[in-house]
Amino acid sequence: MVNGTTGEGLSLSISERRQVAEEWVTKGRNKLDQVVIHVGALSLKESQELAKHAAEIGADGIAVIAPFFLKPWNKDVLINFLKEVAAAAPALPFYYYHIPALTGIKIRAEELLDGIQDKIPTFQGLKFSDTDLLDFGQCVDQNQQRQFAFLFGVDEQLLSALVMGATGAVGSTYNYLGKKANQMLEAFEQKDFSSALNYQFCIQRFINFVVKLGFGVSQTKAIMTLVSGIPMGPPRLPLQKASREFTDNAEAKLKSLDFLPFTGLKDRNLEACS
Ligand SMILES: CC(=O)N[C@H](C=O)[C@@H](O)[C@H](O)[C@H](O)CO
Ligand SMILES: CC(=O)C(=O)O
Repeated sequence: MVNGTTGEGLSLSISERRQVAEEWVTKGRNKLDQVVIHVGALSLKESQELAKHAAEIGADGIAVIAPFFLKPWNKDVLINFLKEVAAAAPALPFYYYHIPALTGIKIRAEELLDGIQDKIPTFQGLKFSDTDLLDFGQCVDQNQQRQFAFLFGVDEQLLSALVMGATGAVGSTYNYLGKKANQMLEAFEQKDFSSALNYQFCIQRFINFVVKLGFGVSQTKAIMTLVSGIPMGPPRLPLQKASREFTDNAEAKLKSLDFLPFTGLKDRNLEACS
């Protein structure tokens, strides 16, 4: 999922967003199962332009957050906005990106989904970045007849969402904790719930540690750089670069949890979980 929260999509210019989307689609060909472009914007026109562009370059889908400055105050208005964006790319699967803590739009996803396909025929699913598992569970429960994708976006709680019927996950920490998350998914699939819980706790130990230090998009990028060796570059204002102190602490924690390869700490490592 390109140009969302972690990619600072809303801080990029439209031409930058087009460029990043093109790169992902081109470089991802035959490597990635799906490239979904986030095309949400405050300007409906820009959002439509980006949706059209995503279709032209051969993306697999588009995602949209709620407009967050002049706000839709009820479900119908929000749907009307989303519908106009979706209509600009009528052949592309459409995902609503529900992230109320950042948009301030608290319209419950379960309500939004009620009858949404009548308005948005390309509606394909939801990226759900909220901790309200009642809302999430009801999205799944009320749409069992439809083949929607329910993608969960609170990485530290993914296991609970899997129990509720999540069909996938999209999150920032999978950029560097993907292996642990895959092990958890595998254990869940095998119905080995105690191992799955172990993996989730292990992921939580790391996230809990960095949350206490102050964790956001800048910090995520610093950790991505650290783990992958691929420089993510500094974040753009109003975000500020993560401090050296943060990165050092995060690195030490990753090592103690054995999340970094070749750290040679294995024997004296009490925290690590396998
Ligand atoms: C607000 C935010 O950035 N949410 C991300 C995805 O939506 C998550 O992946 C979190 O970064 C992650 O769950 C850590 O809290
Ligand atoms: C993590 C994610 O989905 C995002 O950055 O938007």
